[in-house]
Amino acid sequence: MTVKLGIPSKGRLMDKTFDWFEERGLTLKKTGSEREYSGAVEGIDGVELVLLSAGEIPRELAAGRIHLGVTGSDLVREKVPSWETRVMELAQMGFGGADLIIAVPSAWVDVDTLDDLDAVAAQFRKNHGFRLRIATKYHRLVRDYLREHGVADYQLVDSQGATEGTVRNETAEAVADITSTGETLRANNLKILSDALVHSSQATLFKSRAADWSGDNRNTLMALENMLGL
Ligand SMILES: Nc1ncnc2c1ncn2[C@@H]1O[C@H](COP(=O)(O)OP(=O)(O)OP(=O)(O)O)[C@@H](O)[C@H]1O
Ligand SMILES: O=P(O)(O)OC[C@H]1O[C@H](OP(=O)(O)OP(=O)(O)O)[C@H](O)[C@@H]1O
Repeated sequence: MTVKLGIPSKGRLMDKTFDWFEERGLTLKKTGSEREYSGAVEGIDGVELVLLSAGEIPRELAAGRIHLGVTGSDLVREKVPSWETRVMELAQMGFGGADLIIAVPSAWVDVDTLDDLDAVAAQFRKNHGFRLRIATKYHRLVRDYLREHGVADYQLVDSQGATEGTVRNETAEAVADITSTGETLRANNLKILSDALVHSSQATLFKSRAADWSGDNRNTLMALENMLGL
């Protein structure tokens, strides 16, 4: 039996994940050719490396097909219903930081808060005969957040990339997306609502509650937690 550790195979979280483990005495190695998604862990016995896209790691953790996994805290909350019952946060890793926010056109000078958005949304529906559109790929997180804050008169439209462009292209009036430097928002003449920080995300090491932690795997986890100082 081995403990399967899922690590981003590419993208912005991969290199820093390798560095984070290295600093704690564990060397993660991609094996095979550049494009082959297999790997090994040196420094501990009983741990197998599984290379996956950051976006797939939440589902694999929830299903228990991997025991441990590194991905953004936003992706777990978005992709796993009742995520806390399925996975557990073991360590916030201190990189990959980005905020999921709601933004509107900078030209909307009277709209700075969710209350303002709610008022504009009601008026928008009256004027246009359809609900104000918010483009996002974070459907669950945004829907839950807006429900908690009493905003109802809107619709989500799906955007899997270049989300900030939807306002310019007139396929949405507002966006809910990840930002780190804020440059993409500025370049597209959008401003963040002051009380619309939906989630502050960072790379996080998660443990699956559904995976098989019996026998040797339990001991391997204890050894790993020791090495990682958890
Ligand atoms: N501009 C950004 N700055 C910092 N982190 C970001 C930024 N945009 C997204 N992230 C974070 O990076 C993670 C996603 O990483 P990445 O885009 O590499 O993986 P992915 O979703 O699997 O994409 P792909 O499969 O297209 O490579 C998310 O947790 C997200 O919060
Ligand atoms: O605040 P900033 O530093 O400008 O970063 C924000 C941008 O980065 C992410 O996009 P990504 O690069 O993942 O491309 P995407 O549009 O395909 O999602 C995110 O969706 C924003 O568009």
